[in-house]
Amino acid sequence: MRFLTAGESHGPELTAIIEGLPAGLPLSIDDIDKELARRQVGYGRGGRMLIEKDRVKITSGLRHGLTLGSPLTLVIENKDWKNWQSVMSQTEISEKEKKKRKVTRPRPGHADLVGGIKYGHQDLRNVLERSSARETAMRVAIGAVSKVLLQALDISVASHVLEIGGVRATLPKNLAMSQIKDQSEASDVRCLDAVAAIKMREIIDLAKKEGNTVGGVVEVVVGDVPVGLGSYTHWDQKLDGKIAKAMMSINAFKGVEFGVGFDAARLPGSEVMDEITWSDLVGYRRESNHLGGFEGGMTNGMPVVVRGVMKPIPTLYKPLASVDIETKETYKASVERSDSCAVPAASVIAEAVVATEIANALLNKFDSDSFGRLKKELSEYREYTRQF
Ligand SMILES: Cc1cc2nc3c(=O)[nH]c(=O)nc-3n(C[C@H](O)[C@H](O)[C@H](O)COP(=O)(O)O)c2cc1C
Ligand SMILES: C=C(O[C@@H]1CC(C(=O)O)=C[C@@H](OP(=O)(O)O)[C@H]1O)C(=O)O
Repeated sequence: MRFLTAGESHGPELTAIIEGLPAGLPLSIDDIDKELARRQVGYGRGGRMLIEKDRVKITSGLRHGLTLGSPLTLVIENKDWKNWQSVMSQTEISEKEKKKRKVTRPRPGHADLVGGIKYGHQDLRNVLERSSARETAMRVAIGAVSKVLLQALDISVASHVLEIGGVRATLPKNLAMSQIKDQSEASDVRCLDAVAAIKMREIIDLAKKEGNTVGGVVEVVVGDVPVGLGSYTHWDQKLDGKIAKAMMSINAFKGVEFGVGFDAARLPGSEVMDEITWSDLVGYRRESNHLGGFEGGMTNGMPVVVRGVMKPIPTLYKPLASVDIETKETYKASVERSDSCAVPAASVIAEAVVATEIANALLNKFDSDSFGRLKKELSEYREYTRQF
């Protein structure tokens, strides 16, 4: 399975084409819309989310509720486009108008300056429109299709927020998948620790009041993953590597870790490796999951546990210094609207990109033409691994 996404933040719409989905997978627009809605809610977002009401339109690859095996095309309208039609006009506009609308002041922490230098854009809007995290709406739509596939194969995906602005959740070990799902959904910061959630909201409010922004840490957990997705045989087949890349591709993500992650540097080996046990009923298993479900770039049958750190939103109401690319004068940026924290939304996006990589690994390993055959092959393979 592969996909492309296209679309500018304030253009008419976002588009994606997914190629390589199996035929016969039951899929509905509601499956995707409910994931899009999850990405839109979350404490700390700015004015744009009040304008957008993300809904998907499927224009190819689906018939009578089943995928056809042909490319699936997804479209999400940008409601805000109507307010930007002249700014985003595809046809030539007068020099006077162009000058008036030109963005020449790069925002620190954004793609603006480097993108302008790299592509030779004197109007930095030509960079910021595509570098915007608006694109992540489509990544969630693709993740929603992937989640439908995973769910139909009894693989579940959930996510939650571990930390915002230095406030950390204190959580019991070995949380059940259903707990993560239910409790994160019930919280507008997607945090399972109700006390920390209150402090997180306070820290977001404080940052907002001070014209500042905050980042945080999100965690994705995938349960009932079969053994042996990905491969140790070649560097680019390692599934943890593919997931790390997907996580790092989310706007503002600065780091990724699996299982104990960076703590592995400080812990003795006996607290990092997961001892192997065997029983007649389940076959091989681990009593712990310090390695987050991966050995040798392959899933080992334990839940995949991956975390990503998001930097604070770069656009601040308390302006940062930058340089106008036309006049070379120093200025302090003025901001019209921005999110002050998008960590809860990022947790939903992280869930989507991880689901996409796991779905892709399954499609690489098993029959990817027909969903029925894929399901049968996976079931036989699960039995094989149990009996190994
Ligand atoms: C869901 C989400 C919403 C975001 N909202 C904003 C925003 O409102 N303002 C902003 O300056 N950056 C926002 N960002 C972050 C920028 O898109 C990102 O920092 C920028 O494109 C530069 O990319 P980099 O941080 O990956 O280097 C958001 C990111 C995500 C994931
Ligand atoms: C549109 C989305 O996020 C946007 C991501 C974003 C950025 O610079 O990344 C800036 C903001 O957009 P605007 O500049 O139009 O206010 C966010 O609202 C979205 O998540 O759907």
